[in-house]
Amino acid sequence: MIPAARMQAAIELLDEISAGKPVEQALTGWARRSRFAGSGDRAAVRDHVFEALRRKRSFAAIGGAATGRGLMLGALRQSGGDPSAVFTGARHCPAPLSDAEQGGGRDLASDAERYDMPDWLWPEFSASLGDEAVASAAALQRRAPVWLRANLARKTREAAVRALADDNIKCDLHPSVSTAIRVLEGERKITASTAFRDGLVELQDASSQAVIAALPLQPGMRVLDYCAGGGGKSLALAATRGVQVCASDIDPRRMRDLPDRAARAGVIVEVLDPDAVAHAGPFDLVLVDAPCSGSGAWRRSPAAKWALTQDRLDTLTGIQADVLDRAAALTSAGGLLAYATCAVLSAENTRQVQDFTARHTTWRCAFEQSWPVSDLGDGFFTAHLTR
Ligand SMILES: C[S@@+](CC[C@H](N)C(=O)[O-])C[C@H]1O[C@@H](n2cnc3c(N)ncnc32)[C@H](O)[C@@H]1O
Repeated sequence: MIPAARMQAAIELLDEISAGKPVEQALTGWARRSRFAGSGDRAAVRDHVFEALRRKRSFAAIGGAATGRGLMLGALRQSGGDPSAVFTGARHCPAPLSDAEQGGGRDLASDAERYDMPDWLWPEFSASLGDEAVASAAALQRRAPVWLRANLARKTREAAVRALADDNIKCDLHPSVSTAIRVLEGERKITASTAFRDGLVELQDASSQAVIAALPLQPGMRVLDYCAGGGGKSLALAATRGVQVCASDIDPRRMRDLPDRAARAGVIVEVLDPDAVAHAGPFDLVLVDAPCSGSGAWRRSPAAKWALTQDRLDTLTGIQADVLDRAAALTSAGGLLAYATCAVLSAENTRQVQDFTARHTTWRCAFEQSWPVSDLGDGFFTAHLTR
């Protein structure tokens, strides 16, 4: 496909997405219908769609409309590209620009627009991140780096990097998270690589790894990953020598790949269904990787940035409080309750912890850390609660 045809495909997909189709479903449907598209075409179309979703608000203003055409036009104008070289009307390419499209578009009018945030959210986002707000919002406009976790249950981080290099995957190391490896070249080869298939590495954001690194894990500890989802954190916990890990989730289907992933990683994770977990405590450590806005990871799932509403945020903070209360009841008397979110909003983080310690006066917050959105990882928050 020529570049303009890839843009036309992105235009059609963006229109499907704005009509309500989930992003991945739209992309998969297009790939199935487009047998002529090679892997390079699919990757390029995906990149166009994701960039336009990350920067939807500013591209719509610059391009003059929030339609697929308006967003691609905004993207071209923003990057200094020549729209007339793309909107040619040639076969499979975008139709020529109308007079209204040529004369449309305007300069960005506010910080919320400049940093691609919904108006209602920008004050809360800015207040939550303070000095880091602009840098974090700008980082959310860019593509996320790909991070791997070296699975120390198999090999060292250096051995994993060498194995990746053998498959032409070029990496460097995170400066402060001792398991994290950043992929610089060859990211599309990861899942087929020997290092991945032999369990030397797992895909996991660096801040997510930092949350696990901050835990005071000791041999012999019994640990529960209470919101295990796909099990990324369960696997990281289980890679710590001598730690016994149970995983649970309100939706057990999310954990269906966990046994295979644990086998590949050479670790043991006991999967508990939601009924069993209530009787499986107490645990020395309970990790609550809570359902959240995902605002620290919006560059990976940009549609979520535009879908969040104040009502949805209120619902989420209610669920977080409920999950924390349930998890506290499963934590042993001298144990640790660790709370984490891939969110950057105070309502889900520090305020959630303050509300918890106000509801449970025997508990206190022993440790708290947050990570802004940056080239070194997603936005994350964690707090350690003890009584
Ligand atoms: C942020 S995701 C977890 C991601 C996962 N820990 C990882 O590292 O891949 C939050 C998870 O919490 C689960 N969840 C939501 N409400 C819950 C509840 N009341 N009890 C337990 N899990 C819940 C969701 O099903 C979802 O899988």
